[in-house]
Amino acid sequence: MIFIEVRVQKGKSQFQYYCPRFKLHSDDHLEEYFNDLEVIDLKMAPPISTEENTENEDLIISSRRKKHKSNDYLLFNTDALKFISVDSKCMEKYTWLGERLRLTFKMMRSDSKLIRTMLHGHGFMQCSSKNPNVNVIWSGAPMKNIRMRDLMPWQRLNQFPRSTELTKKDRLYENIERSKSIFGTPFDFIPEFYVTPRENKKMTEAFDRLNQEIIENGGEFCFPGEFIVKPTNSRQGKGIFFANKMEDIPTDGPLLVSRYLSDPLLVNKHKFDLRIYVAVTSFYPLVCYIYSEGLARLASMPYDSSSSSDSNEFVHLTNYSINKNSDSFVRNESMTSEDLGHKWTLGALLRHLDNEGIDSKLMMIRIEDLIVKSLLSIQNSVATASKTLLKFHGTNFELFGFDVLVDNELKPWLLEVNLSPSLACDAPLDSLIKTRLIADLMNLACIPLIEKKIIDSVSATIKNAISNSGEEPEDIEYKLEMDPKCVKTLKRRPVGIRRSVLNRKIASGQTSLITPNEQKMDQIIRRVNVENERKGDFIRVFPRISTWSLYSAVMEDLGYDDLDQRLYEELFENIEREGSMEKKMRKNEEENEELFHEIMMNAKKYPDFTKIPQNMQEILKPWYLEAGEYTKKITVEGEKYASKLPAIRPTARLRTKSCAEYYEVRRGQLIKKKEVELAQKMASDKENNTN
Ligand SMILES: Nc1ncnc2c1ncn2[C@@H]1O[C@H](COP(=O)(O)OP(=O)(O)OP(=O)(O)O)[C@@H](O)[C@H]1O
Repeated sequence: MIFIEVRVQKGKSQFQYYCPRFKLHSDDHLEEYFNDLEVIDLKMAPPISTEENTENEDLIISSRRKKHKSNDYLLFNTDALKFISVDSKCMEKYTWLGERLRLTFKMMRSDSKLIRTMLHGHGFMQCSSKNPNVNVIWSGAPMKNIRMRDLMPWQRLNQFPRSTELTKKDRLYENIERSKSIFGTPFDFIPEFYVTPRENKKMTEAFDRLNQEIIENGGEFCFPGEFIVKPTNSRQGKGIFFANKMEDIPTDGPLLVSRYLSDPLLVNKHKFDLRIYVAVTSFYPLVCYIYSEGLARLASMPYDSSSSSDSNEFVHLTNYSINKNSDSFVRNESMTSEDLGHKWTLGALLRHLDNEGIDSKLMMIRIEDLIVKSLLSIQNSVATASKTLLKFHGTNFELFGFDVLVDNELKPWLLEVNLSPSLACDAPLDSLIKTRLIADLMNLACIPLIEKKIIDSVSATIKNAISNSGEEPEDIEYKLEMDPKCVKTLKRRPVGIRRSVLNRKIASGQTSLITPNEQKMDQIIRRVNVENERKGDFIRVFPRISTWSLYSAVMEDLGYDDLDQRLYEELFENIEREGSMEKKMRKNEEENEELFHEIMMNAKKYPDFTKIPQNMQEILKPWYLEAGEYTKKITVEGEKYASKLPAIRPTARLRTKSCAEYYEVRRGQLIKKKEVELAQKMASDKENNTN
């Protein structure tokens, strides 16, 4: 039992509440309990014995308490960042729970200030990258599969095994091409491409054919080139060039050579591309979300497909990292304008298109479609790897940055998918969008509230139970689940769990770690429902109403469990049955599904919603209405926004002992390395001198 003394303010008067039997739950930014009252101070207090008080406070707490299923997980809030740089009492209401439960995180090959600030702002401590018992692992580069094997049910990692199938340019294109060869035109949303050196022969033939066609038609090569060439592993526009002939391209690669889309949609005569943020919380069944806020990146010079000059890159490439070097680049330094300079918000761009008479909501539905299909194209690979590597459902989540180019006929094309998209906050709009994005992402990740000492104690027992189960990791796979009772105990009682009892139960097999599939399905459904309550500005695009009827024909049969279909039925069957949708869909299922994919791919024939056949309009209406979320303004007139991330105050920056030790050792290693290098240099100088 925890006793807390709370001082709150309502209007001008301050009250002091003593809250006996106040339970530490996660949804506790305390406003949850005191609704319209502002909590100005709280501290641990001795129990109060007067009966009068006890009754009063109990009444207040219970009458105001909202029942949240998601309250076993930490709730992130961007407001926490307002106070991080000042040593204020306000800060405590965001950090106290994390600090009390001694939550920790570690960064692997990433030094994202935003992630660190957000986690520090919620009471997390950073620990050494070697520490295995950590709550959140944030990695900025592909993680080794082996590291994922040991993830415990309360740990969260921002990556799925083999998601590089999506984020390496050549693998992405090859995966989508493979799906296209199975399912046909529904996957026609990447430009024609070749990967060197594997496909040099095929590419030579394509160039020859192209040459022939151009000669026969008496035409010219398109400017700046028929093909755009990118190193498969590079980022930020590095190493990109244009090519018309095979001789222009080094054949030793690895390079991705793709058809240049020479007719892009323009905004104020400038080419642009869209950065869409996508969160995946499960690949099998697929559960994915698109953030309703995103960025539009404009080229810094007007688009001209005939001119040839040194500034080609500022005309034809839209990367911020390239265009910021152009003399014409205008930074959006404004705190309130969403469409100033060469970086706009997604909403500002869509509103601009709406004003030009373009149906931006239908365009966004097409973008959602290409995102879902890209994820489906790697579902099998990720599911197979996860089956072998991940012991528990829900430990992994991932944020992808999809780069999309829209052509003049309003058809979106996928250019690439970024692993760990840039979270740098160079402009006020970056800070505004990305802090909200990361808070909502962390909420979707559902970080359980469990005390550190329980984790330390139970981890070893669970690991033993797994290794003593006598099964190969492949066989343990999905069957390995925490017993719901065990999870419940851990989640519901973050403070004061009787570890000895739990350990004895797990070790003796009374609390089994292996559960039947029904329980696993229950767990998946529960998690999706919890995510739904915590998704903030994310829009769940799969599964959602009608997705099973429209996408099942382009989904590979994964051969076991049918989790996608079962999840869909659990979530939507009743709604479909009640509405008229089901009848409409079921009547001509195959025709509808074909028509849907044709509409998604053929923007020229179906430029706006009114051109779509009536029955399909009805089916897509809920999606269309939801797409209105993308166009909303994110800034409020007259409100002030922080222009950059706050500095983390010293106490919030505290690291765990293991982290301090780790950095100490590292520093020692670096000094030693420098000494050795210096000695080697001096030795070689001496040798040169004697020679
Ligand atoms: N096929 C294409 N047709 C037309 N323009 C393209 C094409 N491919 C890429 N571009 C342009 O080149 C830019 C860079 O391409 P891409 O995003 O694939 O490279 P990158 O170096 O990985 O960039 P980043 O990682 O910074 O997003 C795009 O933003 C787009 O403007």
